[in-house]
Amino acid sequence: MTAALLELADARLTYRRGLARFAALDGVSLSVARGECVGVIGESGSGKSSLARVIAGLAEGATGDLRLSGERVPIAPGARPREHCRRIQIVFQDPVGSLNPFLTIGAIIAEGMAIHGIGSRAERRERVAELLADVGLDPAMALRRPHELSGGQRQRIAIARALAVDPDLILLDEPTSALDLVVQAQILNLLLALQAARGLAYLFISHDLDVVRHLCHHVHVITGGQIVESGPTDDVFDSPRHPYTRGLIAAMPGATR
Ligand SMILES: Nc1ncnc2c1ncn2[C@@H]1O[C@H](COP(=O)(O)OP(=O)(O)OP(=O)(O)O)[C@@H](O)[C@H]1O
Repeated sequence: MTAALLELADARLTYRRGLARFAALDGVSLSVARGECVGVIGESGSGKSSLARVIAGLAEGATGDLRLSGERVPIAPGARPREHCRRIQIVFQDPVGSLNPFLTIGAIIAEGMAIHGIGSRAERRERVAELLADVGLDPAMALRRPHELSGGQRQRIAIARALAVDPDLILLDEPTSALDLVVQAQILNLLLALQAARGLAYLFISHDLDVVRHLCHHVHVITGGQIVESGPTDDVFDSPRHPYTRGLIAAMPGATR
């Protein structure tokens, strides 16, 4: 049997709360196959972003076993080989805070390529123009800075930046929550098109159950830092087994259950 693209086992992350410690992730395990979209749903504070941060190697003090194509990946920030960092990219919810305001769009997109030694300077410039076109933006935008762009355009830049290093998996942490509905739909369609064109895998974290249902093949339901239900998306939405999942689905706008 071939190994899944990503396998995470028994991920734990605690934060200090006064003198006590609080478990943001309490033994989370999941896997993502190549080209698959896996959703993670749960209410605010359930541990979704903590999970993305652990997988991205951004969570100090996290423990667990993480594997990429069967190969062990260090979970601690700073311990991860560059190649593993390249293969797992992350797109955050807030397209303002996640882009360096002092750099041009071209420099933002090219930065990761330079870090990972991809192409010459001229090749990177050319690649930036291609990536901007791939995410539906004018290549001339490379000369502008983040504050000159709309929220949707910024999120397209964050996606282009992730794509620039040719990842296998993109962690999407509420990538459309800060956007209005029309722009949300455009970004989701873009993500779907990119996935089909490049065989990308996504771990899609969202409050928005409709979006998860539309996009994801598998879904995990998380509460209190633990996964309480997992399965093919339609099965989980059509016949939720855990009371927490039932409550979450019943609270969806337009839910009939
Ligand atoms: N840096 C931190 N220090 C202390 N506690 C934290 C920290 N970051 C997150 N937490 C706590 O850990 C828990 C999980 O947070 P997390 O951000 O993973 O939740 P979430 O499901 O992504 O929430 P949201 O949907 O609101 O983004 C929450 O109770 C949160 O208050």
